This record gives sequence, C-alpha cells and structure tokens, in this order.
Amino acid sequence: MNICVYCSSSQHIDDKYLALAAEVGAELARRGHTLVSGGATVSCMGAVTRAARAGGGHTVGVIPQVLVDVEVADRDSGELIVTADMRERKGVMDARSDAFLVLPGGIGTLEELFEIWTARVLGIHDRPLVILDPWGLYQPLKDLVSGMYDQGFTRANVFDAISWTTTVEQAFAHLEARPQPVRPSVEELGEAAG
Ligand SMILES: C/C(=C\CNc1ncnc2c1ncn2[C@@H]1O[C@H](COP(=O)(O)O)[C@@H](O)[C@H]1O)CO
Repeated sequence: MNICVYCSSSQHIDDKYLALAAEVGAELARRGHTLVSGGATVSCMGAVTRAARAGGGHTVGVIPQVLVDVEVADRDSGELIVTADMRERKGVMDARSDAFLVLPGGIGTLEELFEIWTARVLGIHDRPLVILDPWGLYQPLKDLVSGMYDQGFTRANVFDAISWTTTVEQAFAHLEARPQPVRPSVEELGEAAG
C-alpha cells in the first residue's frame, strides 16, 4: 500500500513525538508499504521518512517549491515531487495514497486531516483514515466535534470516518483493513436537497 503520513514540522516538540514518528516509519517499511509524505527533513516529517528508508522502504515526498527554496526538501527521497503550491501538494498526496495516517501535529496537520476527513464523510472516498494519538493531543478535537454533533452541526457518520488509535499496532491494523463506506444516509441527502 501507499500510506500517507501527516505529521508535525515543529522543531519545539518533545522527543517522544519524534520517536513515535520513527517507529511508524520503521513499521511501515517492515510491512512492505510505501510512505507518502510532505517531503521535508524537519521534525516528525524527517523522522518518519528516515526511519522508513533505513528499514528499506520506498518514500515519496511531495513538497511545494517555496519549501524547497528554504532547503527543507528531503533530497534523499526515493521520489521527490515538487508542486507549485500547498494546495497542489495536498492533491498529489491524496491522489498517490491508499490510506492516511495522522500523527500528533499542529495546524498544518489539522488542515490536511480536515480535508481528507470531510471528503470521507461526504462519501467522496472510502480509504482508511486513522489517527494515532497515544498521549491524547487530539482529545479536545474529539470533544469539539462531539459538541458539534450534539448541536446538529455535523453528520452522524463523522465519527465513523476516522479510526482513533493509541498504538502503532492498532493503527496499522486499521490502515490495512478494508474500510466500510461511510456514505451520507438517504435521510441526510434528502434533507440537504431540501
Ligand atoms: C521552513 C521551516 C519548516 C518547514 N515547514 C514545513 N515543511 C514541510 N511541510 C510543512 C511545513 N509546515 C507545514 N507543513 C505541512 O503541514 C504538516 C505539518 O504542519 P504542522 O503545522 O507542523 O502540523 C505536514 O504534514 C506538511 O505537509 C522552518 O521554519
């Protein structure tokens, strides 16, 4: 499989997050998968790609020209795709991937998560979308979406669209499983049509 990993670019995080990214990269290679990532050398993004390659895995990095210019591009990547901008980058990462894994991260990671999550809730794709969150960074996000659901702002299938996991083993079990489609219900489509 081609597995896309979204994760942190921050240089100010605890080492445990870098270790988690490295563990994911090593496991991905051990299972024979290809890594699709944002193609940068920094932080968890660098940790996951270096570990995948060290384990013999193939890596595909997708990076906008602006980040190549500030020299964070992963020039050792098996394949390095340079895009015109961040939007094109997300499109290429999406098109090249069979499944998506989200590690702890900041707003860049959240932006990537929301785009893939929204498309899955709408039934635009049914590829696995997994969050690996051993230390509960995303608990406030779960609470926020739960509150939105309670007040009618989100569809009922919003939680089914993501597999929330806390271990690397669980995360890969979900990434490799054939997911159930989470299409909007007929009732919801009827409501949307008015
Ligand atoms: C220029 C510097 C760091 C480079 N920053 C990034 N490099 C590559 N990709 C990035 C960068 N910032 C965001 N991204 C994308 O968003 C995700 C990480 O964002 P987060 O805010 O750290 O969660 C990541 O998956 C990338 O696709 C030094 O100043």
